[in-house]
Amino acid sequence: MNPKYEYEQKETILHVEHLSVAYGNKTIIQNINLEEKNCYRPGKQQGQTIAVVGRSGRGKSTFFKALTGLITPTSGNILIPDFSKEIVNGQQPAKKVAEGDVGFVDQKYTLFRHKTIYQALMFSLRQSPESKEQKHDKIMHHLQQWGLESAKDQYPCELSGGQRQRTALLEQLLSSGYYMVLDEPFSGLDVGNIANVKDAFKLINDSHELNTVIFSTHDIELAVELADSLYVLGYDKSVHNNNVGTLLKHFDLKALGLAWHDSFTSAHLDLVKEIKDIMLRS
Ligand SMILES: Nc1ncnc2c1ncn2[C@@H]1O[C@H](COP(=O)(O)OP(=O)(O)OP(=O)(O)O)[C@@H](O)[C@H]1O
Repeated sequence: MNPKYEYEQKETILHVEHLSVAYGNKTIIQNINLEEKNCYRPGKQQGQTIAVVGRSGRGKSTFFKALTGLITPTSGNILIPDFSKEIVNGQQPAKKVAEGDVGFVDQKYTLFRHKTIYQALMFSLRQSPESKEQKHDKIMHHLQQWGLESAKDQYPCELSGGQRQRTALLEQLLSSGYYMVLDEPFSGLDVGNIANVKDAFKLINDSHELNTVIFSTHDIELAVELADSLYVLGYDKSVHNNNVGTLLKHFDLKALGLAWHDSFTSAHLDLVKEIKDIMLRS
């Protein structure tokens, strides 16, 4: 195998078991199961990119709110590694995800109106045990890496769309010790800003091996281009006679040899078609 595509999977970073979520009496998603493991590539430090696609209203945002602990599941568990505990028999003990553990960026890239970029990033680090000087150095390093240094004292209303997106992503990156969830981060963006967000994904992934990005999109080509693991969420008409979202299919693009390519091949296009066919039936 080309060494560029070699990888090894190790410890579990996210385990979703029999997850169901209802609003009142209405079940929105049901029996969602998935397990994602940390992936190591020779000579690289890299997080993963996981895409969730599905037709409108199938429950992607609901699933994401559960993944970030913003809503409580009706049943089932979302487990993440508990880094406060010692490793037992080679395994990091797991804990249930709680609000604040995981970064969440909504499609509007919401920012604090009354904080400058620098103040907002300092606020993101409020739980960190680091000293003020260490926090300052960390923020300045990231601002420089993300091309935001000159805008550090500006307020959200003074920022361009691209600067807002990068600030919102950076805020969550600094406050989260786990994966980050991005609900439709490419929605309504022009080609330039799509490229900016794609670059930001890379910066997040490369900053630490645990920095996994989980995102949803209606752009299936983009999902296949970026993801190394992809889930299709939709209605399984053969199982539920009412409309309840569940995971219909998982594509492990690493195992399929389709992850980390510089350009789209005919195999990528075939996968796009297969995903769209599943979605049309869901
Ligand atoms: N707070 C809520 N209370 C009641 N029903 C809700 C609530 N939020 C979402 N829903 C319903 O849950 C279903 C799934 O919505 P959700 O936003 O999770 O779907 P989605 O797949 O993200 O859709 P889209 O792709 O259009 O953003 C919809 O029928 C929606 O009306």
